[in-house]
Amino acid sequence: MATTERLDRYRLHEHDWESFEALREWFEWEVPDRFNMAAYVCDRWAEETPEATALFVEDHTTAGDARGDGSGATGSYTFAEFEAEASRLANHLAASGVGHGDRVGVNLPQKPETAIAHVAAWKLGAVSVPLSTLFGPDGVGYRLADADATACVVDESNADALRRARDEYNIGLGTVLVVDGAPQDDERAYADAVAEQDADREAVETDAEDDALLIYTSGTTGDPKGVRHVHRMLLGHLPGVQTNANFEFGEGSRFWTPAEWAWIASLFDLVFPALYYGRPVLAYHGGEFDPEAAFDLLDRYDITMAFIPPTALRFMMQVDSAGYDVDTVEAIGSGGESLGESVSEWAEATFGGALVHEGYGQTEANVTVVENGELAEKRAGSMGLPAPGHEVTIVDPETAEALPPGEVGEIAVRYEGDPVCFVEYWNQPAKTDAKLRNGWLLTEDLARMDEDGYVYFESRKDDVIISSGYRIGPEEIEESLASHEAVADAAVIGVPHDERGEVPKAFVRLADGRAPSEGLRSALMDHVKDRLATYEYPREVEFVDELPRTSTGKVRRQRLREREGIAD
Ligand SMILES: Nc1ncnc2c1ncn2[C@@H]1O[C@H](COP(=O)(O)OP(=O)(O)OP(=O)(O)O)[C@@H](O)[C@H]1O
Repeated sequence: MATTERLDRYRLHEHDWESFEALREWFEWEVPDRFNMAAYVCDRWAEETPEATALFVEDHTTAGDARGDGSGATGSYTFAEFEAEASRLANHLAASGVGHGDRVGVNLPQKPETAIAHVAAWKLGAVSVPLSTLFGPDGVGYRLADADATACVVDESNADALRRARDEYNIGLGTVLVVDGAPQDDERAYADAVAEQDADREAVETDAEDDALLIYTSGTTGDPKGVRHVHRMLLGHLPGVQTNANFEFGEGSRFWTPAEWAWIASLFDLVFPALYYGRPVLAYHGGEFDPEAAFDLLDRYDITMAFIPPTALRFMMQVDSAGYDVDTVEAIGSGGESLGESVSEWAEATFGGALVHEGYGQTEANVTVVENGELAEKRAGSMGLPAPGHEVTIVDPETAEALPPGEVGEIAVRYEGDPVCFVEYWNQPAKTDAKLRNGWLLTEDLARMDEDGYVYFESRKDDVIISSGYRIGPEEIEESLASHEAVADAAVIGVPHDERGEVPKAFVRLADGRAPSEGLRSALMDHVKDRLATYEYPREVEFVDELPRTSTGKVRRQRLREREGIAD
């Protein structure tokens, strides 16, 4: 097996931490020359704790029911079973010609095969390419063609989209395996393909700098970019994830996220860190996000740590949770967009005693700013402090020079020696050059930092609204609107205005049972005016049935600008 050293610096849960500062001072990176993620999240546990559970599985879709008794299929995989299945798939892929550095698409929902497919690719030294099942033919086609993938594992729910993508895009896929569905043409059924293989294949020795993951940005601001990550990136996540999760990775811990296993935050803030520590993760496949089901799962599986994005928490706020016992939940991590005080307060009250922590990151450099309410006070409006091991500062967006505390500028991460940072954008050297300047990875997000290092998110560089010379972040207005009882969801953009240059315009989805009216429109404007600066209230409010969001739940303000005819 590829060597697996103990790497003590990442076992943060074995310590009693007194302060965030002490932890930050103590922590230093420990990246071995040879490091293969598959050896650490799978193979080692198959040897050390083969009977421990790696995955709990619950599937409520048609495919799940077909395997079960009509009430959905449930089951689990021990680490020994997880490893055996990953070995079988790796053997099939190897027999089909997949080798070191080749790209393997993973277009699956939350199913055991998703984690298995990533691990199988890494065992071979190949590169996994996570793909959302919400992508249609263009989403899948664009990414697989761009990645020049040689194989893809797809779920029956997305097999048709992949078929159309193969017709319409120039994708040289030699191998397509269909999970839980009928294969067509040159495709094969996943189950048949793995059944005929040996359950024995060790992870190859890889360099920590070898490619492991080609993951696409959410595409919130334009065409998604392929982000090249190498094996060390998992280690780069661990201190931030551990801190955010309040070190809840000890024995008895159980993990779940409702976020699709195609996004960096679900895969590397939860799934693979949990498996790195030999702890089980729930793979729940139930179709669209259902807030009641979320409470039910937290209750039935005695989940101790969950990563729940703000959008999902906002949906959970709308249901009555009184009948669910969620006392096992010790920590909730959230992020990907601003969490907001009202959601955070609600979550802390609902999950009595649980710590709710916002984290900040992006596909290129994830979990670099974190909260930990036990080690450092939370500060209103802040996402927390630079995570252990990461140097984060605010720079002038023009010069990439550091700015003094209190000034708004661009969040920057020192990338040299930081294992969480990406290598480059795939086939986009000009974009990489613009992203890495003066030793800093520029996040394209605006924020300020106080004297003590707390980071306060303002907005994405592209979303900032300039009204009468004031710079306004849409998130603050959205948060203010969301705190009104009639509002379920809100998004804000800047629209042109003769005198002021731009003014904020809000798109509002009302809570169930509330109807649009002129009275409500002005009540919402007054609500924001009361709470924020007068120049910040939305001069226009449009009621909508739905807001455009990415597959990761982020609001696509660019789409709203397009609708208004003001996109760049
Ligand atoms: N806690 C947070 N608060 C506010 N925004 C956040 C937070 N965490 C992440 N974000 C936002 O999400 C972004 C990272 O998202 P991701 O890497 O998934 O792709 P994207 O930036 O949405 O896509 P694209 O680059 O294609 O537009 C961050 O740069 C930031 O704008």
